[in-house]
Amino acid sequence: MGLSIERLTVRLGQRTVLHDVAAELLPGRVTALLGPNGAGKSSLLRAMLALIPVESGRVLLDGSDMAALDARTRARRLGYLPQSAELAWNIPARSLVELGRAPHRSPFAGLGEADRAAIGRAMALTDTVRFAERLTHELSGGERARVLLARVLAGEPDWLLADEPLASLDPAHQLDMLGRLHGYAAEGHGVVVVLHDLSHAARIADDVMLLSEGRLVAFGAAEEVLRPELLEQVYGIGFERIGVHLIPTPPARVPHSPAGR
Ligand SMILES: Nc1ncnc2c1ncn2[C@@H]1O[C@H](COP(=O)(O)OP(=O)(O)OP(=O)(O)O)[C@@H](O)[C@H]1O
Repeated sequence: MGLSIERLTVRLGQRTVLHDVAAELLPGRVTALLGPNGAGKSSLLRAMLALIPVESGRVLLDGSDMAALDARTRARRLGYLPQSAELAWNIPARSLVELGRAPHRSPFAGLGEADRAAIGRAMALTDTVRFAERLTHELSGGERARVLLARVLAGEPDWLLADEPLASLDPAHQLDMLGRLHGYAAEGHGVVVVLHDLSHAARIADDVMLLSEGRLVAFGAAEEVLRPELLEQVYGIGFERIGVHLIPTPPARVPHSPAGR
C-alpha cells in the first residue's frame, strides 16, 4: 500500500527527463525529493499526478494505476501544490480555499457542513484566517503561498505533493510550513515535498529521493541519503554536517562590489 513508482521513464519534447525511476512511498512519512536544478523533481511530481504522460512505467496508488483513475478520484486522493501557481482570479482568500473542496461536491451544490469544517481547519492550520476576506491579488507572495496550501489541505487529500512550498516564505513561516507538512504526515497522510535546502530536508524528511539528471541516485531513510559524500557527488560542492544542518563548504559568499564601481 502507498504510492509505488514503477520504472518510470518520461520524455518531454526531445528530452528524456526521467529514466527508469522506481520507489515505494509510504503514508505517515515525509518523503523529500531533492536534486539540483533540472534534475527532474517537478517532472516526477507531475508524472506521479498523471499530469504529464509517461513513456513507460506506472504509478500505483494503493495498488491502482493512477493513470486509470478518474480525474475526480485522483484529485480527492492526491493534493498538489505546484511550484508557482498563477492566480487568474482576484477573489477573496476564503473563496480560493473553498475551491479546494471541488473534488468532494457537485459543481452547483453549496458548501455542506463537512466542507465548512474542512475549510476552517485548513485556514486555521495555515494561519490564513486573518486575511480570509482579502483579495488574492492583494496578498504578499508568502501570504498567497499559505492560502494556496490551505486550498489543497481543504480537500483533505490522502497524499500531499508539494513543489518547493517554502520558496516565498520568510524564515519563521518556512519553519512553520515544515512543521505543518510534518504534522500532516504524522496524522497518517503521505507527504512528498520538493526542497532545495538540505537542512530543511534533514529536519523533516523520513525518506529522501535524490535525483540527478533524471536518474534516482539514492532512495532511502534520510540519515542514509543525506551524507556529505553522496551530496557532493550530486551537487558538485562539499557539505559539512553541523547538527541537523548541512552547510555547503566552503561557505558560499557572494563577492560584494559596491554600487557604482
Ligand atoms: N515542457 C518541457 N519540454 C522539454 N523539456 C522540459 C520541459 N519541462 C521541463 N523540461 C526539462 O526537463 C528537465 C527536468 O525539469 P524539472 O522542472 O522536472 O526539474 P527540477 O528538478 O524540478 O528543476 P528545478 O530545481 O530547477 O525546479 C530539465 O532539463 C528541463 O529543462
